[in-house]
Amino acid sequence: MSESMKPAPSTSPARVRTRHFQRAKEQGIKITGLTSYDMLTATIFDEAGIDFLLVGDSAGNTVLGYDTTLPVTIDELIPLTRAVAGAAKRALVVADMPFGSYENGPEEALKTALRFMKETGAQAVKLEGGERSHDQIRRIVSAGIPVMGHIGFTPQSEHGLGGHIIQGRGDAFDQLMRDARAVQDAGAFAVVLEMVPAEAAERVTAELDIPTIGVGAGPHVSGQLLVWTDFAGLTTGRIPSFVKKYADLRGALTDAVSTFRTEVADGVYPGDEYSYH
Ligand SMILES: Nc1nc(=O)c2c([nH]1)NC[C@@H]1CN(c3ccc(C(=O)N[C@@H](CCC(=O)O)C(=O)O)cc3)CN21
Ligand SMILES: CC(C)C(=O)C(=O)O
Ligand SMILES: [Mg+2]
Repeated sequence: MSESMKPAPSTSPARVRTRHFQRAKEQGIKITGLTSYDMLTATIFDEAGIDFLLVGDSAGNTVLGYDTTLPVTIDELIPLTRAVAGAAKRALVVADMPFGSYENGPEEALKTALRFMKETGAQAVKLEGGERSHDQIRRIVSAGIPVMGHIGFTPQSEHGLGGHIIQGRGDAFDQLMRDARAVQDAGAFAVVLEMVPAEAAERVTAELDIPTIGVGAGPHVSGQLLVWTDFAGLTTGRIPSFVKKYADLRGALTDAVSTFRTEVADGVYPGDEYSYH
């Protein structure tokens, strides 16, 4: 097809890129993201039109069974990220850099980002921290790798923060804004705001040029992100109060499993139609 015959740029690109994040904010089109840790969910979310898939270190909680994200390693995330990046045709895939893989400085951060880019097929990386991560973000961006920032509640520093505590409230708003500006100044293409008051997230979104992605940050942000096992009702135990459960996959699977178990016990499965002759 010749250049002149190509269709006009549509609002829904064939492949989401970082410039579409910027355009979405400018045009007031909301960005959607979900975490994904495997090929099957990646295909479902991608085909449903989710704009970006984050292979989060929340895999520590949702896949690997840890209590926190702190033990998660690069080597654990690489195969999951490769599975998601291999499956996503349209969505932009973001690799979450785990605790201990970038805090040591810009060179360590770049080394980690390069591993994710070379070994997984992800199109961007994410790391936690505002002012404290400015130099790391700048170094990675300078190598041509898009970075998504992450400020507000940063789970990798939950012990330093003293628990799952809302950030940017009252006097802490100034620090949140400084962190947001630092992430933008360092060259990030977007920033996640986790567990901040809706009013604070609205002010940060208005102040920044780059889009903000809320996780428990109210509606006045450029896009929304949720941990997929939470939004689909698969996670055990307590889920954060900002999560809306859009399905009951745990209930559906539990019903399926118990029917299977009963049918096997009763000799109902496999009947003739599920047997070879
Ligand atoms: N499954 C899952 N969902 C997440 O959203 C998530 C993870 N894992 N792992 C990494 C971080 C940790 N996050 C969390 C974890 C717990 C709360 C939480 O319990 N929040 C309470 C308020 C504070 C408290 O009582 O501890 C809430 O009711 O929202 C919030 C965010 C967000 N991320
Ligand atoms: C909760 C999001 C922002 C995250 O970092 C993750 O899933 O690891
Ligand atoms: Mg994370």
